[in-house]
Amino acid sequence: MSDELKKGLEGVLVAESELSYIDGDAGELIYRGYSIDDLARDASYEEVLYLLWHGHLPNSEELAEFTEAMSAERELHDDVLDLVRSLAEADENPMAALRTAVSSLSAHDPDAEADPQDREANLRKGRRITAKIPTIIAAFTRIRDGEEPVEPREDLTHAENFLYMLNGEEPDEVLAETFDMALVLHVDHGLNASTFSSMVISSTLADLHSAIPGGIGALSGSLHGGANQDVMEALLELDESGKEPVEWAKDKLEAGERVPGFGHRVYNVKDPRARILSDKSKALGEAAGSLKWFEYSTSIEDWMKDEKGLAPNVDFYSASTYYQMGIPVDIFTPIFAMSRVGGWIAHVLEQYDDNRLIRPRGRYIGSTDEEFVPVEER
Ligand SMILES: CC(=O)SCCNC(=O)CCNC(=O)[C@H](O)C(C)(C)COP(=O)(O)OP(=O)(O)OC[C@H]1O[C@@H](n2cnc3c(N)ncnc32)[C@H](O)[C@@H]1OP(=O)(O)O
Ligand SMILES: O=C([O-])CC(=O)C(=O)O
Repeated sequence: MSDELKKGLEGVLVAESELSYIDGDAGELIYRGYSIDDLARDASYEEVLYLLWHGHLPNSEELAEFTEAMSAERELHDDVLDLVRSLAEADENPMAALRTAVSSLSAHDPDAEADPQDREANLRKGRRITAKIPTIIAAFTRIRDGEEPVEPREDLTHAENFLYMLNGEEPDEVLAETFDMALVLHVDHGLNASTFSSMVISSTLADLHSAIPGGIGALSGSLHGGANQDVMEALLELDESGKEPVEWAKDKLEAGERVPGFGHRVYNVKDPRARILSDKSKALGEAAGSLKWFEYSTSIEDWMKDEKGLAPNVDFYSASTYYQMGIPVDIFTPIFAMSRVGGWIAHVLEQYDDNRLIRPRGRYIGSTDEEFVPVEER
């Protein structure tokens, strides 16, 4: 047994996976052998989900069957919608609302009592959870904003249907394609903290409905998925301050703060997803006739590289991409969860297939020889 302490489990190998490969020095990300560049350009979110969950890219028939089965699961049970309504009316934090609503889905899932390791039941549960998350987020956002939820439609893609439910109108082609691509880019990323959290939960043979809310909770933190909201809030703060981007970033570091959207545990170069999303952010700015957000971002990127040797991660450019698509800033992280749920499910399936309880150890550094004194004598 090694006594070497690996704080934050950095570099510790704990599992084998066929799902995603990351080359942190080359800035490369691969899902089951396919480059993220090819998938982002040519595959839909539904195709990539199928790839992750079933091990191969679907043919047209398989994709049609999968898409149909998943889109039929979009509607929420009245009890879940009532819960979402009460959370929105209480102005709950959107990630907390999502975590609570997803947890409640087990109450109406016909496979809720299945053996936690039953693969077919897990695929059905996974489809239901993945299909319902967009409905939860859109309904929550609309109710909170004083509007009525929009019923899901089965004839739209996962990406189109979400934007339709959020905005009450069908998205144009550019919006739908950009959003679908963002979903593809966020779906999996090795043993990131939220995926690992889901794996730890499932390793106890707890069920999928326990593992997914755990993933949502872990993703919400500012060091992980929560950073995409922080990035946009920082860009808005910069805009309001009237400062130059470099001056703003300098002030931030001098105040001992981190610049959200920079740094990564695995990448030593620019995150390949940030590379693709920065092109999208630029294209959206050009279409809208203002490159303000893109230019703020690139100025900070150049300076952070020279000054700190830090490169942007996925959250840095998803922020301005979503903002320019008209998506409310505080649902950026729920949207990350909407995509990443596919990766959590895929890793949980792998975990169940070759399970061993995940249980590391900590080095005890407290005392061992205290004399107990009864409470009335202390
Ligand atoms: C989808 C995702 O989860 S991507 C990550 C999203 N999170 C963020 O963008 C938040 C900002 N980034 C960070 O906090 C970190 O880079 C993390 C959490 C992503 C990675 O953390 P770790 O691998 O543990 O690196 P660690 O926190 O040890 O940082 C290493 C050094 O870089 C510095 N650093 C890392 N990120 C930043 C940053 N964004 N701004 C300023 N300095 C930073 C740290 O201060 C530290 O410097 P030091 O050694 O002089 O103290
Ligand atoms: O891999 C990580 O640690 C964080 C990340 O980029 C992700 O989860 O997408």
